[in-house]
Formats: sequence, C-alpha cells, structure tokens
Amino acid sequence: MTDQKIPRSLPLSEAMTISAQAIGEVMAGRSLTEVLDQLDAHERPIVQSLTFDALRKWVRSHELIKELIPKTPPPEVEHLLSVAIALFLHNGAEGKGYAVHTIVDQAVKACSEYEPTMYAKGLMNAVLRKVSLAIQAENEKPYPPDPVPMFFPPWWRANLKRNYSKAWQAMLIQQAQRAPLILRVNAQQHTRQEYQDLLQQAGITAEPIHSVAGTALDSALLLREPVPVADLPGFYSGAVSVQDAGAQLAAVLLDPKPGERVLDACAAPGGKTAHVLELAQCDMIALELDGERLGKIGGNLDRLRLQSDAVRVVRGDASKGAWWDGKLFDKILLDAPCSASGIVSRHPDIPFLRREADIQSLQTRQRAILEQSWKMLKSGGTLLYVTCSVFPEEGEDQAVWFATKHADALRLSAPGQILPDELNDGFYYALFKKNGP
Ligand SMILES: C[S@@+](CC[C@H](N)C(=O)[O-])C[C@H]1O[C@@H](n2cnc3c(N)ncnc32)[C@H](O)[C@@H]1O
Repeated sequence: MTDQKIPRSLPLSEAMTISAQAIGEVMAGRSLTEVLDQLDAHERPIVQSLTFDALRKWVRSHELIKELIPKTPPPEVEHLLSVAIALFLHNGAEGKGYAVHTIVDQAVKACSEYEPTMYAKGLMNAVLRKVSLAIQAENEKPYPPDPVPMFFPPWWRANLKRNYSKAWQAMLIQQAQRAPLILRVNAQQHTRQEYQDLLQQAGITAEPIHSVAGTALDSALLLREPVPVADLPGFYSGAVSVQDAGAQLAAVLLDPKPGERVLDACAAPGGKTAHVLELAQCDMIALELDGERLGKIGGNLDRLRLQSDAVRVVRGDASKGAWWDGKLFDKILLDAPCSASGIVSRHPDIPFLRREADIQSLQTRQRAILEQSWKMLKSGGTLLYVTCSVFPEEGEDQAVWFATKHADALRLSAPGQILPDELNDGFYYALFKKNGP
C-alpha cells in the first residue's frame, strides 16, 4: 500500500464520513486493506489517505479530544474528529494541505450528512476551531508534545524497548510517517535506467535505490512525489510494480536460476513470486493457504506477463505435505505469516489489530512451515526465511531455533534484522543451505 496525492475525486465531507466508518471497522477488528478493497476506485485514494493519517496521528488527536470534550463522545463522532484533527496535524507537520476553514466546514457538513452524527454539528464546529488554535500554538514550540503520535499498544512498545534500547523510539516515529512510493521495474521488460527515462518523459522524477542493508538492488526506484499507479508508464502491461525496497531483497537473496525448481511457500498476493520470475524463468510453485488471497497471485502474474506452463499457483498448507507431489525443490522462499510489525507505515491499522498473544501463535505456525519446507528441499538447496516483522521472536530467535535443531542447516550470509527506515520497511532475512552428500 502506498500514499497517493489526495485526489479531489470525492467531496471532502463524504470522504471524511467514509473514512470515519472505516476507522470504526478497524476498531471492530477488521483489516483496513479489506475495508478499502470494498470501496469504488474513485473513493479509495482519498479515503485511504485520510484514514492512514487519522491512524498515524491517533495518540495526539485523542489527547486533544480528551482535553476539549470532558465526556468521551460516541465512536462515530470520535472517529470523524480524529479524521479532521489528523488533517490539521499534517498541515502543521508539512505546511501544505487544506485550509483550516475548509477542514472545519467539511467536517461539520460530514456530521450533518450522516444520521448518527447529525446532532453533533455544533460540537464538531466548536472543538475543531479550538483544536486548530491549539495546534498552531504547538507548532510554534520547538518540540512536539508527543514524539510518537501514532498508537502502539504498551506490550508492543515494551517489546521494542527491550530489544532495541537505543533505536526503539526512532523506529516508532519513523513508522508514523507517510511512506514513499517505491517501484520495482520488471526486468523482463526494462532495465531500471530505461524505465527511469520513460518516467522522465512522462514528467515523473524518480531516483534509483542502489542497495538495502548491503544487498545491491537493480530494479528499485524511489518517487519522492507519489503518483497514482495509472499514471505510471506501462503499469497495466506489467512494466512496473509497487513494492517496498526492503521487500525487493527477497528475490535477490534467493538468487533464482533459469529452470530451477522453486517453491514460494506463502505466496499471496504474489509480489515476491513475480519478482523471482522477473529474475529467472524457473519452475515455480506459488503456494497459498487463503483461497481469496490466492486469486490475487494470478492477477499479478497476468498483469506482469509472467504466466507460463512452468508456473503453478496452488492452494495448500505449507506446514503440511498434502498438496506436494514429492519432488524436491532447489530453492524455497518462505515469506512467513507474521505480525507485520515492520510494515506499519504502509498499514497503520496493524497496531490496532494485533494482540500480544498473536506473537506466540505466529511463532508456532512459522516453525511448522519451516519444518515442512526443510523436508521438501534438495541437498545443496537453499531456503530463505523472511518476515516483515521487527520482533526478534519471529526473526533471529526462529533462525537460531532452526539452526540448532537441524545439524544439516548451514547458515549463509543474509541481512538478518532490517529496521524500518526512510526507504524500507522492517524485514527479517535468514538464509539456510541444506548440507548433504
Ligand atoms: C507475508 S504474506 C506473503 C506475501 C507474499 N510473499 C508477497 O510478497 O506478496 C504471508 C502469506 O502466507 C499465507 N499463509 C499463512 N499460513 C500459510 C500456510 N500454512 N501455508 C501457506 N500459506 C500460508 C497468508 O495467507 C499470506 O498470504
């Protein structure tokens, strides 16, 4: 997911109402991606942008709401307030965006257009005017009141504090920022330089990202000013994909060669499957447990023109062998189900959805998939274990557990834990070679 410029495709008041409702769904435990997937194409960019910002500024907006409204308002009003306040906060941080009176007018209009909030027009107007003054005063002070404006549950903060005593706060501040747009050029169609030239001809400025965590990247491009994907030359004929630079390490570290038998054990929506196939035409099984997500793999491969008889998308459980034909693999990419704690800047709903107990159950699932995958790997073959997590329980602890348990597992050089940064999300990478005769 990426932030787009806010296109004025929908009146702001309507977008605010939909965004407040989306926040209500997240608070009830639904994934924001799922909620956004149900919107019409013209609604999605603006609603996504408003909702992301509201979730990123949750702590600060709720401090202000608490300060100004002694009795907690009903959730519908609270969510609408958080959407409007986040717009003020982003204006303060970036010095651009909507005028104060527009935000207030549109939020009041949104209130009057939706039955459950209709009664709160006066309250909305009064609170937002006070908030705008408070934020203006705050911006004149040298330090913001809360360095981490985004909500992270206490157990999450405690975990990071324990494991990254110096970096934890900077990590959370980083994850509360808007994420840049990063592209992966399809090497089957263009070199990075060729595509950068095409972008330039279209008036879009991009710069190469040469490496992440010491691993060279040949296809990554950074767009500091995001654009809608429809404006990217050749997007619909597969010239390019949107993919974080940290995620682009997976296929590079796996290092596929033409004709090799490769398993992508947890494949949907297929971003890394596609990247592997862009690098080498291998004999690929893309395995996925979730039937709905499975459909996205084929869609991505179609758009990127990567479908062939050598590529099979299979529904199955990677922790079991029921789907497997018994033929060993040369390489296995295990992009395991995880907390997704490394990709919060692109999925700001995650801290609201995760529970502390999830970490242990994810650890158990990851181990089961690791065990089964190892059985399916040839002697001399390699397995790349990946998570988009920053919790060591899902990263280094797992790699150490695995290497200790398997005398035939040789650890090869790999980046290990990568922390979220301006250009990449947080990922974990461990590479194992199966020793054998
Ligand atoms: C981190 S995501 C994979 C992202 C994907 N590799 C990409 O780059 O687009 C993990 C995926 O594993 C799937 N999954 C979870 N448990 C699984 C299992 N036991 N077997 C196969 N897939 C599983 C999830 O449904 C999810 O789609």
